[in-house]
Amino acid sequence: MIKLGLGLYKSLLNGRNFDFAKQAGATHLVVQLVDYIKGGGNPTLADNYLNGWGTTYNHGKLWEYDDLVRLKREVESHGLAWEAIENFDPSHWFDILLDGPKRDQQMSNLKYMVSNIGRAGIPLLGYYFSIAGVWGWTSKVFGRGNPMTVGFKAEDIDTNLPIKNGMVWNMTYDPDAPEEYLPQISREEMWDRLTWFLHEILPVAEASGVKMLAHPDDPPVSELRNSARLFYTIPEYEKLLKVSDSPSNGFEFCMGTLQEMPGSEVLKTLDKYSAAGKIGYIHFRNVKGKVPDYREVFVDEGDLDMAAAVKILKKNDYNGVLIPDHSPAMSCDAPWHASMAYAMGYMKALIDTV
Ligand SMILES: O=C(O)[C@@H](O)[C@@H](O)[C@H](O)[C@H](O)CO
Repeated sequence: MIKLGLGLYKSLLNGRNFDFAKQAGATHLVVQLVDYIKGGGNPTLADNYLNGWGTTYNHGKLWEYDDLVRLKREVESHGLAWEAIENFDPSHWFDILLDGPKRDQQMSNLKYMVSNIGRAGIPLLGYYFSIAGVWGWTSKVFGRGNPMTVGFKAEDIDTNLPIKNGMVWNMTYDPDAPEEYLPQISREEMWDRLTWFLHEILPVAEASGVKMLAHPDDPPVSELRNSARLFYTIPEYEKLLKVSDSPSNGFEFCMGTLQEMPGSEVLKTLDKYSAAGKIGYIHFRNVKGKVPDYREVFVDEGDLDMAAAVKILKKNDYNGVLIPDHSPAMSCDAPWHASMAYAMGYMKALIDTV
């Protein structure tokens, strides 16, 4: 059975939002434990692409079993199941991404956290293996009813802007790093780093009953800020499965990001990998346009046929979770909540009736 979920940012993890999720029809949560933009509820509304998503202060603060279980019990006390964690904190793995001196120590910390996640009974862990991270969006009024929404237009920004030392994954992990920039990072180097990471983490994930799910590049461009990106087309994304055939190696299937890729056939890909059991959970969102010029829109307003997607998932007996991920901000006092509730109502109706 297809399951409806909601993704919650760290700053939104409280009983009120758990009830909100349940009211909007969710049975499952995808939880982000990274402190994006301090105090802000929704990183998608960052209005200046030059600003990163903030500074992480979680060095050495690993995800402990007791803390995970405490949060899980709270989630469950609101009638929800904790399906997935989305994203590692950059402070936990910056030298794995950057191939730096703390790489091996950070890898043993990730293994420790993955085994805690498994022990706590959280089955899925989404990660995004990227140097520049989610970067390059601009906010604009666009679409039905003039909402503020994000998108990417290559000519609006300087895609070669170098990344400062002490930053990776669009967050600062070392505010005191010397004022220099990261060197160019090639595609071969990125694949080597990802391959090493997967060969290290997957055996632990398998033994712990956790699936590791890779998010595609957002925005899906081949290079950004002097670093190559791994998953910027569907054939490149599919190469993930060639690295390892472990049952713990799979996709965090972001329909929006895949739709943004030039020439992509998202529904065909969804069919293939939902049938193969390789999709852990789905970012069920929609866009208009493709790289080099696209914009995120309401779930029923974009280029992708979302009803056809649900039909495919039903045909393949998909039993994973769909979350809205992002949605344009609705004009009211609670723009994020309204936009999520709208998307989830639409999604629930599709799931119930298709
Ligand atoms: O939830 C969000 O707003 C974003 O952070 C994600 O969609 C992001 O693209 C993925 O988590 C990958 O990091």
